[in-house]
Amino acid sequence: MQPTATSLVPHETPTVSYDTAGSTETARMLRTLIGNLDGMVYRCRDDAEWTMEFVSEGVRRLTGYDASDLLFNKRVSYEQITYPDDRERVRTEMYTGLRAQGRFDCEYRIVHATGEIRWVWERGTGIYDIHGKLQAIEGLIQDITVRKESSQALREAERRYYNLFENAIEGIFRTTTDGQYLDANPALARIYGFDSPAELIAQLKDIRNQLYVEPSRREEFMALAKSRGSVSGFESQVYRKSGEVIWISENARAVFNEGGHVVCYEGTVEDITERKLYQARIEQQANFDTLTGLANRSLLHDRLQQGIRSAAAYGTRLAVVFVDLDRFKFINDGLGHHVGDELLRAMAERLRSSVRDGDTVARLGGDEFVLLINGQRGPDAVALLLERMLHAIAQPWASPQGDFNVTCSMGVALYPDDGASAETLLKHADQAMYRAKEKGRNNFQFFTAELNALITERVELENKLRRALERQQFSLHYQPRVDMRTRRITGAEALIRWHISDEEATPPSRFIPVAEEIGLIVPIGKWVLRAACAQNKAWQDAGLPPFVVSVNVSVRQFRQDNLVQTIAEVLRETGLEARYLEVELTESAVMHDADQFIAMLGELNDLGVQIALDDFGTGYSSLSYLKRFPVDRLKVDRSFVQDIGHDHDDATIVRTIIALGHNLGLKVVAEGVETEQQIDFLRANDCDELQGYYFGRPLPGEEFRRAFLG
Ligand SMILES: Nc1nc2c(ncn2[C@@H]2O[C@@H]3COP(=O)(O)O[C@H]4[C@@H](O)[C@H](n5cnc6c(=O)[nH]c(N)nc65)O[C@@H]4COP(=O)(O)O[C@H]3[C@H]2O)c(=O)[nH]1
Repeated sequence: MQPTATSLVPHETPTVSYDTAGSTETARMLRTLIGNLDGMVYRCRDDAEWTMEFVSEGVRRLTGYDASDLLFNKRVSYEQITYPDDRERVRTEMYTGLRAQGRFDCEYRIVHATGEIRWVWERGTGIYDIHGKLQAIEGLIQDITVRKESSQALREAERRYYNLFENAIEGIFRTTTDGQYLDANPALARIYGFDSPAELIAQLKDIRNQLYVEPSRREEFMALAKSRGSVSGFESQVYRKSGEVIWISENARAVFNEGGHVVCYEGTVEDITERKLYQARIEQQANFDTLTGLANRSLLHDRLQQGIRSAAAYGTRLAVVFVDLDRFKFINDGLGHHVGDELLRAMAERLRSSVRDGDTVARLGGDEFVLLINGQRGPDAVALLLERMLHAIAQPWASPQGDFNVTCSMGVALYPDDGASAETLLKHADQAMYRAKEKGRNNFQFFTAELNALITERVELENKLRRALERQQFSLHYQPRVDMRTRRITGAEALIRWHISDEEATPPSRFIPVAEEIGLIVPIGKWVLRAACAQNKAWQDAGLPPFVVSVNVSVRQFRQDNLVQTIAEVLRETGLEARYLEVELTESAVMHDADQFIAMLGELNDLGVQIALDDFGTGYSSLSYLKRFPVDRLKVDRSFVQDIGHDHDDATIVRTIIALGHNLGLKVVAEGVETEQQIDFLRANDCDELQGYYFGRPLPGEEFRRAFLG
């Protein structure tokens, strides 16, 4: 390339002056200096080849060529050594510099004799003749490859980090200690709802008060960062630019200066709102009842444990209240589950609004609720609260089907008075609630020592009853039933006796209801049937005149057992003819489920078994049903017979029952006959059969045979 033909006039022409006496010494000194310089000193022509007229010893280290190779372009010219892509730029920069101030600086690449590319820095000055015409260029060229590469690496690293900063999904920040942003990346701006980092930095001037929903989080954050040096997973609620509240998690560290003072904080921010919402949903599902939003069993348990701990620590009382809606099943079954659900929601709300914030209202399922009332001073305070609740629940509830009056029964157990553990308190509150139900509903009962004694006794009874069959503690007594006119035995009622120990037998009124409740009546009833049939067959086999044996059958036996099949089986096993067995069912039980009983009684009748309605007069028989029941006998309840001599009403009832029975073609038996007077009345009113102490008390089989069958 040809040099541009220009007249380059320097602003300042360098001059060297030295005294002639020291000229030799100075020249030597200069040579030494030049020879030891890190780089190459040169003088070249302003031509297309940059023809070198002088090069210092450094030429070899710089270019890999000897001076003799380069001087006057012997082997290679400096233009050739210059990296081809940089040649034009070098020339331009040199001339620009020379034109402006007579010297230039530039950086470019050369091709080393080994073929390696090296970065060099060159500073040169133009040498001019007296007319200001550029004669030559003199200067220094140094290898700057190492510096160049490291600054390039630095730039590359900077570029990479900048990319990371710019493109990170997490927000990245640097803030001052007094809460202003120094840097923010686009992700942070996005998380906080700003259009750009610049907007965020400009608008968010006070992190403490503008960002955190709870400004004190900023102090907590700074305290942690200062004391530990860093903070991780620091979760807070913050405002976005729009005012929307989100959850963030911050990881950050304090940046200290050499004096150990915090100069700024830097860190990352993650938007964890989704995760928080999900967690909250999961927590809600795990701890709250979906229908009513009240605490569920698991949360109740936690709160109860907590309540006990706190009551123990502060010496206060904690009331555990079991609440059960009265006759909820009636509404739920009668009006449908949808209405039942609405009712539960409404009652849950009434309960919730009757207690304070610190108290707990939980739903255990169905219509069972539990309240935990903290810090009560004693039973009186609890009683006042429960009075209010009874009142609140009893308010009419309006549903599309009309207004309902719902009531509830509640049982209370107090910590520490009635129990120290969650289980005991819940159990005792439940037992007290049952007591409230027994007492006629719509009331509350406190757990008491007497209740505890009753319950303990009942539990013991249950346990013994469960073992009574296998221990063969049951026996049957028989009471005769006689014909009014002939006074001859027409039947015998089998009555169960339980001998827990050698003492007197436990009366059936004490254990039959328990056996019914816990389902034991089914196996016990089967045993009675079998024993009574076997006994009757044995008497017949012994040649005694045949008669009917009556067995009491509980409704639970009908519901839980296939009774007709059981009876058929027992008759087959014992060989007793069906007509010598009579089943006694109480009037109230049959009428309660009349439709269901019609079919079942029909089957029994088909089997040939006789049927008696026991305790007649105490229930409310529907005449239309009575007509359809295939019943053989009505047994007038003992309570009416007792007073027929002096109670006019009872006498009328007995007369009416006898007339009713006869009208329906049934036999009527009077129970509990004890006096001649009663017999006279019953005879006068045409009663068919009699049973009672007057004729004989219930006796064990053998004694019965001796006393009545001869
Ligand atoms: N004061 C008085 N009482 C009299 C007189 N005559 C009979 N009694 C009693 O009246 C009860 C008659 O039985 P129930 O009404 O079926 O009433 C029975 C019956 O409902 C039930 N029960 C007895 N045995 C069984 C059984 O094997 N299965 C079932 N499910 N219940 C039974 O227990 C109830 C009570 O039975 P018990 O205590 O044996 O009482 C018997 C009998 O001893 C009398 O002149 N005066």
